[in-house]
Amino acid sequence: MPRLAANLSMLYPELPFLDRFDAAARDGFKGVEFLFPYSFAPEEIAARLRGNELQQVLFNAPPGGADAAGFERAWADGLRGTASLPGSEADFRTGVQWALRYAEALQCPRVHCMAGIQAKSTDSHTTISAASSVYESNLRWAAQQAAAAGVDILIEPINTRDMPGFFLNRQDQAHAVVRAVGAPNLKVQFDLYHAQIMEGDIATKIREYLPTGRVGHFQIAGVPERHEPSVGELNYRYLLNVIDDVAAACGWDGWVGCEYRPQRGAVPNGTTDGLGWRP
Ligand SMILES: O=C(O)C(=O)[C@@H](O)CO
Ligand SMILES: [Mg+2]
Repeated sequence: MPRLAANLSMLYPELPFLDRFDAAARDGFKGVEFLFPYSFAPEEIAARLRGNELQQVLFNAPPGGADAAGFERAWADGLRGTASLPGSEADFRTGVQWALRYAEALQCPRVHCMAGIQAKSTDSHTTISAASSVYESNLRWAAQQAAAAGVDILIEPINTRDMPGFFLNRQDQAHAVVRAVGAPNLKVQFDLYHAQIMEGDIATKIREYLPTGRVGHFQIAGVPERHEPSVGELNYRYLLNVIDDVAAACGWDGWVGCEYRPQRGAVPNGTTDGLGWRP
């Protein structure tokens, strides 16, 4: 079975953030991921990782803004990354620098840079082409900065129902961007939940894309409610086996992030009680 990481932004919602590390370790997870670490000192998080013998496998660069308070405000204001936003290049670079400092402190090998939500425009062709060119040049810069630190930069297609206007929505679009940028440490975060909503045919896409070396990470959740992978229309056991088989054949040894909202919600032990789906 692929290695499963607990997404601490979604799992254990009944606990304060720092206590979620202890809970994940108690539940047998060896790896964790989350959205943003920036409201905490890197040492505080590193201590939780060390104390629980957990690996940090992924987190996100800031969604916008220029400092820790600004990152929180940006998320609350609806910013979902700046990588493809013309005019936000300075915030993008500041965010990547913050993320790489945390990645070093947490010994985390992957940072996800969200593409961002495009402003509505009457001239959509010009808007898309300006966004594409900013996106590629920002990602090229980020990949260069991250390479020196041994970190992969990830991009994730996100479904337009949850995030209307988000720039990156499909696997083929993401792989075309990675090919165009041409940096070996720029990879795709393949979230099966978003992919099922946008395009389906998930097993075929795992078989197509994983052997290319361009997939850096997977995430799973049930579709459409985003609860436990066992709830909903995806056959997650079959898909985890497909990942396992293809990974063994091509030598991929990444992680699958459990990025779902527990069906029982924020009740005590709601996450733990819902983990029976794990193989
Ligand atoms: O929403 C998701 O899916 C994620 O993986 C978050 O990192 C937001 O990008
Ligand atoms: Mg995801």
